[in-house]
Amino acid sequence: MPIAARSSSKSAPIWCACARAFPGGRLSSHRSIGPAAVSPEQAQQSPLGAFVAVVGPSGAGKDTLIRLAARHFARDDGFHFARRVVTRKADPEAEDHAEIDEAEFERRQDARDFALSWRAHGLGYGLDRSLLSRVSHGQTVIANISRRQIGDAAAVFPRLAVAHVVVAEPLLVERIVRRGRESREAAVERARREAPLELPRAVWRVAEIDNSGPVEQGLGRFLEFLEACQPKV
Ligand SMILES: Nc1ncnc2c1ncn2[C@@H]1O[C@H](COP(=O)(O)OP(=O)(O)O)[C@@H](O)[C@H]1O
Ligand SMILES: O=P(O)(O)OC[C@H]1O[C@H](OP(=O)(O)OP(=O)(O)O)[C@H](O)[C@@H]1O
Repeated sequence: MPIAARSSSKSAPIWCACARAFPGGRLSSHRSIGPAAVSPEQAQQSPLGAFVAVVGPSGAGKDTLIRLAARHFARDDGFHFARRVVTRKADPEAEDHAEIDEAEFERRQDARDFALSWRAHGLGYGLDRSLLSRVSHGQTVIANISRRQIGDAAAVFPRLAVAHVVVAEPLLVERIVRRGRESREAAVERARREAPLELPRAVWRVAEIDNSGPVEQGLGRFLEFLEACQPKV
């Protein structure tokens, strides 16, 4: 599949440094919460990598964009695409995650093996601690996480960027059904799951990636954002 259909609007980058994004503006629907772990200015100066949280409703295209971006940046050591641990049967067609059972998930949570872990849709999800050291060595780490985990991610990763993938709502259920992992009933349930996007003040960069159109369009915007999330150190 041809990949890099770049956004044509070079003069108007799709990402915003958070300090400029609040209040008001195109991201005014996002609420800023909690104390800042690291100010945007500090994060800008710190010789660290970054963590890019890819969030959005089920079916928006998070895993698709991540998979295509991973292919695009396959030879670029500056980027690392995290492999999640999930208590769901492995399915490389959908997402290349590591499958574990409930008992092992709990054991790893208790052992503090995860940098981040959460529950949703009756499943457990985790991101390995080793990602912390990748970030501290300057890599940009990308992962699909829950919208409800952004606050925790900001506490764990000093330089946090958020890519919010959205699509026109009627498309969500159809895309989830076409993916073939859930029944239509479960797809409706998934698409209905509400999770307000609450952004901590410390968020370094944020972008809304509209994936309602052809995937090349959404991918172009996502790649542009990821490039903007490479710390210049
Ligand atoms: N721009 C797009 N146009 C059409 N179908 C898409 C697009 N992006 C993703 N899809 C399809 O939609 C389904 C859901 O995508 P997926 O990446 O699994 O979403 P998410 O990870 O956000 O739940 C998949 O079958 C995928 O192939
Ligand atoms: O709190 P939310 O923002 O609603 O997200 C809940 C969970 O659903 C997604 O994973 P999953 O792979 O199960 O679903 P998806 O790929 O269909 O989004 C997402 O990565 C979270 O782990």
